[in-house]
Amino acid sequence: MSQLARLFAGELPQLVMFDLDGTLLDSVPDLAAAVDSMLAQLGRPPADIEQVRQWVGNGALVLVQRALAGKFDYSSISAAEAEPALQIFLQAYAQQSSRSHLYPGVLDTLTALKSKDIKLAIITNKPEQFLPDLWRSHGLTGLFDWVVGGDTLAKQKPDPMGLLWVMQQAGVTAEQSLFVGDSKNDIQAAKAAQVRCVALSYGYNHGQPIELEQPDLVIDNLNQLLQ
Ligand SMILES: O=C(O)COP(=O)(O)O
Ligand SMILES: [Mg+2]
Repeated sequence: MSQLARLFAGELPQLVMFDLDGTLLDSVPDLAAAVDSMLAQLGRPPADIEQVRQWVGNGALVLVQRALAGKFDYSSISAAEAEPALQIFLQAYAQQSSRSHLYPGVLDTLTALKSKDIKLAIITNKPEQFLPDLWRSHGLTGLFDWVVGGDTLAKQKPDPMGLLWVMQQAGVTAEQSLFVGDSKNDIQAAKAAQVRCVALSYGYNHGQPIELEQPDLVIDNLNQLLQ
């Protein structure tokens, strides 16, 4: 029995929802390049890519606030104060894409799930505007039945709103659904929606082991789901 079937007591879920950054796509090199471009335009020194890896996960605005604060705790930088820098960052990120890549096992697993008639969705905190280009660059066009970006609905993860919205669109229950992510924001959103959750160990969880959030399963490669 596959890990996935084991999680669902011998059946398969009807809907699998995925996080994007750090789960399917290693996007930190491009995000860090855009952060550095923004900082340079503001006359500031570059950020360390390892720091940026820890800052990713709460969407573009918080990433920019953390970069301006130079640390994880961004309480010293208001959203209004960060707004001009956010616009610079968004423009810079739109020009980066060459350094991001899908993690091993991603495309095969998504295709295999799709071939089993399982509905697929993305719920990311990344702004929606970047998604169509990413699908095109990485061969993901047409794979997802629903896509929710960080600015698609009123609230982003760790709020469960995106998961609840997709389940409603799909006409499935939480019991028939799975969420796959890499950070505490994902696990907390899944738990709040009462959806089972699988975590990838390699992603961006603000520098902490994802086991601390107690997901239902931790895997090192997406293809372990179907093994
Ligand atoms: O853009 C982010 O901060 C993270 O995006 P994610 O929700 O796909 O991990
Ligand atoms: Mg993520």
